[in-house]
Amino acid sequence: MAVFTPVDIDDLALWADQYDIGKVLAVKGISSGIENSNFFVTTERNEYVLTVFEKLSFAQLPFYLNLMRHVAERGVLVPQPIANRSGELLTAMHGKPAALVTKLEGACQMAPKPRHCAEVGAMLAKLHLAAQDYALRQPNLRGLEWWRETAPVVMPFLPPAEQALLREELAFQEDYAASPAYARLPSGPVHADLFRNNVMFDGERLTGFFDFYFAGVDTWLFDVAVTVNDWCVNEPDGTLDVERVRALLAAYHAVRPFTDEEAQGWRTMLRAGALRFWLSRLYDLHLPRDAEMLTPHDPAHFERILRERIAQPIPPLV
Ligand SMILES: Nc1ncnc2c1ncn2[C@@H]1O[C@H](COP(=O)(O)OP(=O)(O)O)[C@@H](O)[C@H]1O
Ligand SMILES: N[C@@H](CCOP(=O)(O)O)C(=O)O
Repeated sequence: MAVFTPVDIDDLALWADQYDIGKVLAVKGISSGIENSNFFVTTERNEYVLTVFEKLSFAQLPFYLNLMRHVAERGVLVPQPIANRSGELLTAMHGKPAALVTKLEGACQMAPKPRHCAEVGAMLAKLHLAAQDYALRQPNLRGLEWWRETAPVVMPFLPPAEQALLREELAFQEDYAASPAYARLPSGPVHADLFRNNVMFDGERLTGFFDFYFAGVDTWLFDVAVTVNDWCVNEPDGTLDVERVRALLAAYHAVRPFTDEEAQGWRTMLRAGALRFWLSRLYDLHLPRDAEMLTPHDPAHFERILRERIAQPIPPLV
């Protein structure tokens, strides 16, 4: 649960005047995110989601909001950022950056079947293709550089076996990132956090990807790996469900065929995707921020996934 910056209906009455959205009837804090403060806002005309950004700055946010607008214009299903009467997508709430987007229909599919995974794979490939000519550039802020900075910060909290795993995996990923094979991987703006809780479904119909606030330029394969590690995982042990993996990858491949380099880097990238979320969950657990409501995510889940991807057979990319 997370609302770091409380917002009530009185705060919104004044703030909403700058938008052409009608009178605000209700506001409700959303408990499930962990990065930002989110609220459902009901007006006399429509339903929206207000996000108050807790870490990202006014300077960084145009990258995300314009990316959503860019891919939406190219047929990718994402929330539509709402501009205020001056045409600005980004405004201020309690001195922090804030944005209003349309509310997607449906609900998250937390127990996906292969057909849901196929929808996600196809839409992910469309996202990658649609974003490739996006003019703004920002690196993945949770990429290798952040792993390098964060590993020493969380290291003192870990028992020796986990310290060794973290050290060895980081070294392994450093080597791969410096290799010519890595340099040949196709890249562009990616979502970078496309978990089940960031996609809406209305029954079996995918209605949208949301929460683009970890997006950045990275390899497309990293995005696929992050997505597969969450959508296709068997919860208790971190193994991959082969049917779901095949459905997601085949649907992606049908829209944007994988390259030979990607096929060769697949296992390494699944490991990279696991490392990234193991690290961020360790950080959030051991160095928590104040929040009105907060449920930390379990780092052990991604430690298990990392160990699995290192040691066990994985379904091939193609
Ligand atoms: N555009 C949207 N449409 C519908 N629901 C949304 C939308 N954006 C966020 N939500 C809801 O808010 C919850 C938290 O949002 P999320 O972006 O994941 O938060 P955080 O950025 O803090 O991780 C989601 O699980 C979802 O229920
Ligand atoms: N998906 C990440 C956490 C990021 O939070 P989100 O609610 O924005 O997806 C994780 O599971 O660790």
